[in-house]
Amino acid sequence: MVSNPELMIDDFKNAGANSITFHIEVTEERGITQSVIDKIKAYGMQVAISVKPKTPIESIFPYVKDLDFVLIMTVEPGFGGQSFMSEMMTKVSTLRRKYPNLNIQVDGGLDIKTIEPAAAAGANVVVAGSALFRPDQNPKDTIQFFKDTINKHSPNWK
Ligand SMILES: O=C(CO)[C@H](O)[C@H](O)COP(=O)(O)O
Repeated sequence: MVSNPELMIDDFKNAGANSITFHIEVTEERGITQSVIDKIKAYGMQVAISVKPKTPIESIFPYVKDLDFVLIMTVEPGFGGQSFMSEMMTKVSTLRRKYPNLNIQVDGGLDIKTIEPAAAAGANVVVAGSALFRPDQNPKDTIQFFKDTINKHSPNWK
């Protein structure tokens, strides 16, 4: 998470990034959320907003029409290895009901157990660290399990 994403768009573009996700908490308080979205899009990159656990999901509704995906944090941002916050699934299901075709990403504590409630709530994109870097599991199998679980709940995903 960065505090001033608007200052880094050029650097990321020049470095070859094709998408930028920023936290709404740091732009909304300064009234620059829409202008950050617009600048990222003007550079031809995909754009997403990330929502911290304590931030109401309603805060992003005005911007969803301009986003390529939404990232629901299922831990407090900061580091890997934290426990999945199942109560965040209310946000995911609220978004999924309101936006049936939106890419909804979840990040934090996703593994072969927590993927089930996440996918059932409507998440279709997963950020995972710890679950993939384990000595007792093949990351390919874990990724396939994530995909199968998402497809089980969203068979008609485009
Ligand atoms: O960076 C994070 C939080 O800021 C992520 O949650 C992390 O990259 C994913 O790791 P894990 O699967 O171990 O929860």
